[in-house]
Amino acid sequence: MNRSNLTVPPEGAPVPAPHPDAPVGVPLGPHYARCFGCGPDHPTGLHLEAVSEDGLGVSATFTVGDVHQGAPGLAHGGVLATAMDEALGMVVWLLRKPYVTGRLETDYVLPVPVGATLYIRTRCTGVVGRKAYLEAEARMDAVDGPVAVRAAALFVEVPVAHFERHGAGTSGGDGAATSGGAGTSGGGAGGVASAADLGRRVNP
Ligand SMILES: CCCCCCCC(=O)SCCNC(=O)CCNC(=O)[C@H](O)C(C)(C)COP(=O)(O)OP(=O)(O)OC[C@H]1O[C@@H](n2cnc3c(N)ncnc32)[C@H](O)[C@@H]1OP(=O)(O)O
Repeated sequence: MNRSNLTVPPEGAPVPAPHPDAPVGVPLGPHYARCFGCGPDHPTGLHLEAVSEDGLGVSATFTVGDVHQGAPGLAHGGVLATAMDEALGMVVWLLRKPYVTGRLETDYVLPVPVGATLYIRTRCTGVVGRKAYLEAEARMDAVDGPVAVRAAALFVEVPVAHFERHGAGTSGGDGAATSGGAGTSGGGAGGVASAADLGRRVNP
């Protein structure tokens, strides 16, 4: 794909071994029920569903709905970038540390119509200090379908306090109930309703 060197790990950067607690071969479930990317309670969200492949790579699906259009009948490019960001975020969950997207680069290869299902595969290509390098590819309508979107990203590790300091209305008790996650999806990413939940999830 076309990308800057900011999302390419430096030569020799190690790819981490899967975390001993990282789930393998199971659905990850939503990390937050209201998440625009994966939350089942979000009315117009992407409802992306992800599975951990080997503890470091994730496969995910996203079906483009009527509410995701940009041009008539076609997925909005920002929505597609969100789907890639979400799937990449699932990978860093497997590292069991809190990360946020610092940089996201996207190549739009094919127009994606409403009703299409994207089969997204993501993987970590290296970690250096707080920086995790990631790649993703989305294929249309089948795991071996044509490539529709490619992405590369740099995620930056942050303290849990990042979410406490910057998040609004995420202190729990506001109806932001979790669903899915570790308890209901086979030990996946784990649902969170607050920054404190997130801290417990990544560092139980
Ligand atoms: C709970 C899970 C939800 C998952 C949902 C999907 C993921 C998301 O969408 S997260 C939401 C979107 N992202 C954000 O809101 C992040 C907003 N940005 C920030 O908070 C900060 O800029 C942050 C944390 C990325 C970096 O700030 P800070 O902690 O001060 O670190 P900083 O020292 O600037 O950078 C650390 C390293 O990363 C590098 N870096 C940071 N940002 C970038 C960038 N955009 N491009 C390239 N490199 C970068 C820096 O150069 C530095 O490198 P080095 O260590 O070699 O000097």
